[in-house]
Amino acid sequence: MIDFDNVSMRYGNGHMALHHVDCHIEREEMVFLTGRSGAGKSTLLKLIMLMERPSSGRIIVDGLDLGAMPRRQIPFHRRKVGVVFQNHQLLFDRTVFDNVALPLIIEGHPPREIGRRVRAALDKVGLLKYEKHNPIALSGGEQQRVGIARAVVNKPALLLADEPTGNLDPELSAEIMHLFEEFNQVGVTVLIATHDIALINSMDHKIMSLDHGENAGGVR
Ligand SMILES: Nc1ncnc2c1ncn2[C@@H]1O[C@H](COP(=O)(O)OP(=O)(O)OP(=O)(O)O)[C@@H](O)[C@H]1O
Repeated sequence: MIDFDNVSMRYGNGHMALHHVDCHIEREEMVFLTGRSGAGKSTLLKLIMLMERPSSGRIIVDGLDLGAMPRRQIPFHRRKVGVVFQNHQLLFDRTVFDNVALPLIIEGHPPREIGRRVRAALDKVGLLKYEKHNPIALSGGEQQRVGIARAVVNKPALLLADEPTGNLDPELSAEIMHLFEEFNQVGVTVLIATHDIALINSMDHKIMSLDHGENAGGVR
């Protein structure tokens, strides 16, 4: 599903964030991406989303060479990729329903279908009863679940998460990780960047490590 072949990434200020990185993630696999702060985890995720372009090397996602992708194809590529952020980036002046509906509204789906799909996603993360609430009234763990519902509402083949449990206590973090496992079990490829070594060691998934922008040992 994801192949990085000798990928390097230099930001505009000259900083080399990734050096000759290789990465291979199979379809329907769940993988943790780990490494210290600044190791290049977010950069790797941004390259998959085409928020950044590599300085060199080749990236294939879902059979498509991102380097050869014309600009007009980028929105279609991004629809295949659901993204969960640490701070979940919810809109606090909209309801939970409206937050989750956003990707479907942008894609122009009819209102009835939006209602059906948003409620299915909220049901999956256990938050259907909060659809009319404002997310500000929810706990941190519940807000993160709204972020996950929004990431999966258009049924992406690939789910990326950047420190999704960074602000949560260990119990809530484990719950969120199990939720990702449930999506993985129904065929979604999942890649999660996290510092939380204790949590990922307690789960049985492949681990990819970066160290100062390079592939590091300890891959499981
Ligand atoms: N837009 C940018 N411009 C310049 N340098 C950047 C930019 N984004 C990240 N960097 C640098 O690239 C390196 C890798 O950053 P990145 O955010 O990918 O690491 P990370 O492993 O995700 O870190 P964290 O765990 O703290 O989020 C860091 O040294 C960072 O300062």
